[in-house]
Amino acid sequence: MTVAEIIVDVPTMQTNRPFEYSIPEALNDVVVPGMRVEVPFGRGKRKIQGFVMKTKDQSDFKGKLKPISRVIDLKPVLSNEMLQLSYWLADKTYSFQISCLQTMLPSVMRAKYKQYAIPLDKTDPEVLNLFQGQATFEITNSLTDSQIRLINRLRKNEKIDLRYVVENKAQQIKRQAVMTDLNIIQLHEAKNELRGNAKSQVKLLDFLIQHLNDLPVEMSELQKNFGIARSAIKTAEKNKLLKIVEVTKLRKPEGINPEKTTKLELTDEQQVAVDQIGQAISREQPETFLIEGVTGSGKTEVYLQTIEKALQQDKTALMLVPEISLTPQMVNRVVGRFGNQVAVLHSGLSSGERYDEWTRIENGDVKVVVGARSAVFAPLQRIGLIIIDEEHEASYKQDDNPRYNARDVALWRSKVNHCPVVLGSATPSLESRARAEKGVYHLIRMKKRINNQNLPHVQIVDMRDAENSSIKGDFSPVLKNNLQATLENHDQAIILLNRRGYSSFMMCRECGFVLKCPNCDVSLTYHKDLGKMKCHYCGHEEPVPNSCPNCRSKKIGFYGTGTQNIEQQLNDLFPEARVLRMDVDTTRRKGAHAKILQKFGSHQADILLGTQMIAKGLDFPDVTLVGVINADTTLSLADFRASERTFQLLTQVSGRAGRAKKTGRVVIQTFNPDHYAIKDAAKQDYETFFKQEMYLRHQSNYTPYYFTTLISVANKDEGQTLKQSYWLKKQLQTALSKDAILLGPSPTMISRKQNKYYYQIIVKYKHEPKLHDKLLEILNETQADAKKGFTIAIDNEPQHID
Ligand SMILES: Nc1ncnc2c1ncn2[C@@H]1O[C@H](COP(=O)(O)OP(=O)(O)OP(=O)(O)O)[C@@H](O)[C@H]1O
Ligand SMILES: [Zn+2]
Ligand SMILES: [Zn+2]
Repeated sequence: MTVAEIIVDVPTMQTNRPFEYSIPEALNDVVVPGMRVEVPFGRGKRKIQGFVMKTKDQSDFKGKLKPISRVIDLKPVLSNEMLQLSYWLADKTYSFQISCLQTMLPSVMRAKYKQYAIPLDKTDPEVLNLFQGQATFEITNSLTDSQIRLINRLRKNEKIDLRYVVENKAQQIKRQAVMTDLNIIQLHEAKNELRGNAKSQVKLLDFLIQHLNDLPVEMSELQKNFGIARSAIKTAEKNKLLKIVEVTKLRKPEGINPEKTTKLELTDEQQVAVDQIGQAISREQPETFLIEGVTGSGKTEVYLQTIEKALQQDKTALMLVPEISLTPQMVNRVVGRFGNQVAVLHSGLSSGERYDEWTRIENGDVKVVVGARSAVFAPLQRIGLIIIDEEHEASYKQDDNPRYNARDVALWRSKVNHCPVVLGSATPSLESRARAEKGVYHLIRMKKRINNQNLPHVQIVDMRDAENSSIKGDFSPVLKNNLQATLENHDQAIILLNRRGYSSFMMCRECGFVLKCPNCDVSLTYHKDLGKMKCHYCGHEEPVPNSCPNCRSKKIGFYGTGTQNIEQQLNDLFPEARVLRMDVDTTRRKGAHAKILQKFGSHQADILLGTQMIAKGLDFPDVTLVGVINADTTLSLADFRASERTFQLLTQVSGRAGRAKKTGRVVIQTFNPDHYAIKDAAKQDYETFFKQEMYLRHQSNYTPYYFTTLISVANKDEGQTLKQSYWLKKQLQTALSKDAILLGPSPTMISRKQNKYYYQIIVKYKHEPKLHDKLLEILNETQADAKKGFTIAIDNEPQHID
C-alpha cells in the first residue's frame, strides 16, 4: 500500500473528510488503518495528528501527495469496527469525525505520553541487537524508518511489546518509578565496584538485577515491599545506576473487592428470560430484548446468567450502567461473579486508571466490561451480548459533542457483532416500550418480585391538606409516624429529596434579590466545603455575602430546602437516629459514594437521606420505608418528559422498600396528588402510565410519535443570536414539508451561559428526507461565521429540553 486516507485533528467543517497522504516506502506495511500518525498539514511546516482510515495502492489525486511524517502508534488503537462506527456516529450526531474517533479512546491517549519498547524474547538475536543491552528504550521520532519496521515486525511476532508512560496530564495519578538503562552485565559490574559498606546500594542493585524485566517499578513499592530507602534510590540515581520516571499507577479501582458469588436458582420468570436471551446468543442474532421487570424482580441475576452463557461460548459481554450508578452494588455483583475477567470503566476513574482498564480490554485480558456511557466504545472483540441496565436513564445520552446515545451505539455494535442487546428497567423509556409494542424489540415482562414479596404499599400525602399545610418543616405527620415506627423496629429508611438543582441558593427575604452569576443567568449555589457561592456553569465563585448587595438588609439567607436543612430537621425530630446524607456535597470525594452506601448497607445508620442519586438500583434488605419529601419538583420541569421523569423517579425510589423478607411502605408527599404520574407511580403501574403518557404524546406530537431535533444558537450579542436564529428557521423551512413542526426560536431556560445568549429551535417530524442534508449545509455555512462567535449545536433526540 502506498496511499493512506487520513482524518486529521483539525475540527472544522472544511477538514471533516479524509485527506490522502503517501506512505513512505520504509513504512510500507507498517501503516495500517486504526493507527495514529503525524502528518504535515496546510502551508508551512505544521505537523498534526491524524487517524489512518484506509490504505490503498492508488490515488485519484493528480499532484504529488505529501508523505506521512511518522507513525505515532506502532499498532492500531482502533479496530476496523470502531473506524466504521466513527462514520456512522459522525453522521448521526452531526459531529466532526475526528471528535468521534477521539471519543472512542481513553483521554490519556490525547495527552502527551512516551512510548517505550520492552523485550519479551530475550534470546532472539534481533531483539538483543535492537536493545543493545538496554532494558528498554523510548520510541521517538529519531528512530529510522527501518528501525520502526523492525520494531513493528518484532511486535507482531510477540518478541517485544510497547508500553505507554504518560508524561504530564492534570488530574492523573502519577507515581515515581524506578527504571534503568543498564543491562544485566553492567548492573553486575556496578555491584562489584561498590564498597563493602554500601549495603543499601548492594541491596538496590540486587533488586534491579532480579527485577530487570519488571521495570519500571513504583518507588513506593520498592520502599514498602523491598525495604529499600528513598535515600538509597536517590544515591543510585546520582550515580547513574537508575532513572526515576513518572508512571500512571496501575491498579484496580477502589471499592471493588466483592465476595465471590455463585449463580442463584432462577425463578420461572427469570428462567424464561435467560432462555430466550441465551438462544439469541447462540444463534448470533442481533435481536433487542426489553426486560420490563418490576423493582426487585431480579433483573441482575438474569444479566449475570446470560453473560455466563456468552462466556461459555467463548464470547465477551458488555454491560452498561447509568452514570450515577457509580452504583458500586451492581459493579460488585458482576465482579463478584466473574472476578478478574471483568474490567470496570466509569467516570470515577482517574484517566490513568481508565487507560489501564482500556489496555486490559484491548489486550484481550478481560471478557466482561462494565461501565457507564462511554464504555460502549470498549475495544472488546467477539461480543456475544450487550446489556443496558436502567435503560431509561438520560445519562446514556452525552450532552456534549458528539451528542450520542449509548443505546443507539449499542444497537449498532450488536448488528456488527451479531449479538443480542438486552435493555432492562422497571420503568422503560417510552421510546423503547413503544418499539416493543410494535414488535421491533422483544418484550420480556417480569411481574413478580423475588420471594413473591409484594410491591410496597404506597401512601400519597396531600400537602395541601389543613393538617399538612400548617406544619413547620417538611415532614408530614404521616411520614413522621412511619419513620418513628421504622426506627422502633430497627429497620432502615430512605428519604428522597427531589431537587431540581442539587444545592441551595441565596435570596433576600426583604427585597427578593437572588444572588446570581455575573456571567450566566443562573443563581449561584452554596458549596459548604469551600464556604463559597459558586456557578455550576462557568465555575465563577465568590464569598457568601453578609448583607443583601441590593438593599443591604441582613435578611439574606439560603433558600430552598437543601439536604442539609432536611438532615437538621431529622436530627431534631429523631435525635437518636443515625442519618447518612448523600448529595453533591458529601460525594464529591472519590469513593465517597461507595463508602456511604457501604455504611448504610452494613446497618451503621438508620436513615439514608439523599437527592436523586439514591433513587435507583439500591438493594438493601432492611429498608422498609421510603419517604419522598417533594414529589412535585420534577413535574414542574419545562420539558415534555417531565411526567415520565417523575413517574420513573417515584417508581424507582419506591422500589427500594421491602425487597427482601420484610414488607415495604412508601410515603409520597405532594401538592399534586391527582396527577397521573404520581398516582400510577404509587400503584407501581407502568403499563397504565405508559398508555396515558402515549396518549398525551400523541396529542402533542412528541416522541415516540415524532422525531425531535433541537438546534441551539449562541452568541455573545443577544440581538445577533436572535437574528441568526430566524435565519436558521427560514433555512429549515425551505427543506421541510408542511407536516413538520417548527417551534421557536425561543430563549433556553437559562438563556445566558458564560456570557453567551442561547436560543433554540425545535423540529418535530415524522419523515423529512431533506432535513439531514439541510442541517449539514447549515453547519457548513455557519462555520464561516465561527469567527464572529456563533456556535450552533444540533441535538438529535435530545434528552433535556430547557
Ligand atoms: N433467583 C433468585 N433467588 C433468590 N434471590 C434472588 C434471585 N434473583 C435475585 N435475587 C435477589 O433479589 C434481590 C433483587 O434483585 P435485583 O437487585 O436484581 O432486582 P432488580 O430487578 O434489578 O430491581 P431494581 O430494578 O429495583 O434494581 C437481590 O437481592 C437479588 O440478590
Ligand atoms: Zn457562571
Ligand atoms: Zn435585599
